[in-house]
Amino acid sequence: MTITPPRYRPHDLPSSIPSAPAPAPAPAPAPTRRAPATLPLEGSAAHTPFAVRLAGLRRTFGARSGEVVAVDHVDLTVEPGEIVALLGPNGAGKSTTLDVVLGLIEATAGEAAVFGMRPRSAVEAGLVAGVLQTGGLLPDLRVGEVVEYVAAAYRRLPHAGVDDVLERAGITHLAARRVSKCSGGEQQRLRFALALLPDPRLLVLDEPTAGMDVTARREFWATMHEEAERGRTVVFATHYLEEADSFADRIVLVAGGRVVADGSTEEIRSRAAGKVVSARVLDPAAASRRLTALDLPGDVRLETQGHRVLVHVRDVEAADAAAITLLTACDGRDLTVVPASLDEAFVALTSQTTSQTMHQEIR
Ligand SMILES: Nc1ncnc2c1ncn2[C@@H]1O[C@H](COP(=O)(O)OP(=O)(O)OP(=O)(O)O)[C@@H](O)[C@H]1O
Repeated sequence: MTITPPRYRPHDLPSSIPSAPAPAPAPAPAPTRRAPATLPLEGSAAHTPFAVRLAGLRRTFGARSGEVVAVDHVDLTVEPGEIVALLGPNGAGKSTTLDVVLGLIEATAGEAAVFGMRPRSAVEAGLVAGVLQTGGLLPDLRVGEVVEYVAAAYRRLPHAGVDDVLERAGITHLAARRVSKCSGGEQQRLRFALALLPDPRLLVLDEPTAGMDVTARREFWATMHEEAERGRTVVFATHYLEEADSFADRIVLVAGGRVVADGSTEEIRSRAAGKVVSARVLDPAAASRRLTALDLPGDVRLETQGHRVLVHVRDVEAADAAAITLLTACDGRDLTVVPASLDEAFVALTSQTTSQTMHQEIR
């Protein structure tokens, strides 16, 4: 297929294609760390700086009512090869953080580096590329044409082939379809194909599966798994606990512009220190009254499910006391003590910070 020269400049493309480097002036000589066409699978970490390093990152936006603090003193490092989920409620500062990493906006204060470089330089060197939530995709063009046009912008840098990225994004069969006729999930895969063009070592995904149904979401993550297995570092933002839990090595929980927890899924659960103590009882109402009368320490929530009484606690002593009371004073059977679900940990860890710091305004 002949590549028709672009009639527009790639950097005029909308924000859905943030990774396309400006064609002129000629990019600075490729840094020695530039990833080859095939990613090194191991052995490079010792010589490579952090994939992402944010130190005291702060980003504010002007607003009529004052200044909105979107990101408030975030410290975060991501090692090469890690898969990290930024998980948090609406307005937590996830997109703003990723926009800084992609060099789309500057930090108000603090530092941001990608593979030891300024984010914009890392993007121009093809080390990092992103898939954003929204942004136009030249609806009148066909899928294959969009990829060819953007590929033309990378002619001065090593880059993946058009057919290759179409295949890896699972849209080879859509190459001749107009973008406007593609579903939301298919357009998201096209954005993903564009992000693969520079063969980036770091992929930044901002809620990449928003609007996809369950099947499309599952297929998308299967594709991402393959990319991660090739050694790519992946940082993604999501609202979905399940997505963070099943795909990421590490979860960074953010709320109110701050990191409120950072660790593996298990660590996040234990940070919330929650437990659910439950037992089957003959008289759930009487058992609930007894448990309430104990005045257990810390946050406590009682729940009944038929003859089963569940006591959600944060405090270890409260868990012990609830278990003893259920067994001895309530004639409980089939006692279980399990860690709180990830959902409960998420709510516990984000709600307090959210109410305290979200939408902080500087008067
Ligand atoms: N350009 C802007 N101007 C003013 N305020 C902004 C701007 N961009 C973001 N904000 C505010 O900064 C805060 C963080 O927004 P951000 O989009 O980073 O959060 P988020 O965690 O990505 O949210 P969501 O999950 O809803 O996408 C929000 O209060 C938002 O309203």
